[in-house]
Amino acid sequence: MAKVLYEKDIQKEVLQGKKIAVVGYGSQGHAHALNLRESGHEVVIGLRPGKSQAKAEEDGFNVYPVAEAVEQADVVMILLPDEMQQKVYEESIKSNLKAGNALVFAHGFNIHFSQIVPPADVDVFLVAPKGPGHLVRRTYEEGAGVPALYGVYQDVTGNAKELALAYAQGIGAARAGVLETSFQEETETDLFGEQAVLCGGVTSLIKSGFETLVEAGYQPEVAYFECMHEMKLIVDLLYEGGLENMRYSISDTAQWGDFVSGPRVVNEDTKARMKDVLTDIQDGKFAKGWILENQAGRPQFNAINNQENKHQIETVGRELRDLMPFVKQSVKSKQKDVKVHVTN
Ligand SMILES: NC(=O)C1=CN([C@@H]2O[C@H](COP(=O)(O)OP(=O)(O)OC[C@H]3O[C@@H](n4cnc5c(N)ncnc54)[C@H](OP(=O)(O)O)[C@@H]3O)[C@@H](O)[C@H]2O)C=CC1
Ligand SMILES: CC[C@](O)(C(C)=O)C(=O)O
Repeated sequence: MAKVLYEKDIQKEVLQGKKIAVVGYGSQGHAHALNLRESGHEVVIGLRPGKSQAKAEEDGFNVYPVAEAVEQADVVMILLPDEMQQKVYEESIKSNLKAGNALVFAHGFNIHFSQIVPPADVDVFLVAPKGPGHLVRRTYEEGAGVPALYGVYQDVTGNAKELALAYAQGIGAARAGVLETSFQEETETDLFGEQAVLCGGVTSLIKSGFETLVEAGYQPEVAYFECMHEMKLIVDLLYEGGLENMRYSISDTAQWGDFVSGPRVVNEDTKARMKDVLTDIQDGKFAKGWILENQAGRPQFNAINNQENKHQIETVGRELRDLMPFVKQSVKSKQKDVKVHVTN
């Protein structure tokens, strides 16, 4: 079994006395900054003027333009959207890095696909939480954590691995487990997971189930409870105790249906499509498409996002969730903003 590291395996002191600039204060940025500060580290925030700046100031941080935050820091964590990182790096980060600094990422995209080429005299590593930023924060506050991967791309100080581990400890990941990876493995597995399984796979499965029931004449509210709401309850059982735990709690009728009908829906054909998705990630086709989509101002991203927000499962879901005040909304904005990012 791969070696999973926990609090007891990590020298926290290596990060003590180092100033950390967290660049970006979105999903991951706010979680890293708050968790690191509460773990005893010195954190400043690098941002442009705007919504995130106001939030970071409200949370008591000193916020600077990106160049000034980087200039005063020893460790620079880039938590900007992947598609913005190259531009901000070239304009504000590169010339303010000093020899012996650490340049850190939460996802390997820009290094692995050569969008950012770092100078030879800084450490470069990643600490990639395996969970959404809002949960990185929430679990830390609850005394728990989200597991993370760490990987070293460049080690000039001889200390990059220890720094990466101490950073992972600072955000709470060592409470859940920290595992070594490479930039290539993190980038390819993360993109695959979010496309084929966690985000793309699950949303397509849920929508197909909902549409099948509604098209057959069943009430949309019934279809919503069956295919969307109950998904969280079932996934909680999987998270807590694997397939066995979920199957312990469901009826034997459901378990028999799981065995005989599940593989009729998700089967070798599905796996072949998953392999296609993985190939597009591995050979750079997905990355190229995403970079070009951003350079064009995201026409396809925004069109699909608008369509998705109008899907019946969303309109019905909004009404039903309003009637269930106990359903906690961890992400405050109800719909993801339509963003226009032009990156060149
Ligand atoms: N979301 C997640 O849970 C996960 C993300 N990651 C990785 O973490 C990184 C950050 O992603 P995520 O947290 O989702 O990003 P978000 O989109 O949530 O946040 C991005 C932040 O960057 C700021 N920003 C955007 N453009 C600029 C700019 N030009 N100059 C200065 N600040 C800017 C935004 O501020 P403003 O309000 O001004 O727009 C915002 O604070 C990515 O590499 C991603 O792959 C890794 C694991 C999970
Ligand atoms: C599953 C999506 C994710 O990879 C994540 C939260 O880990 C992301 O990049 O947002």
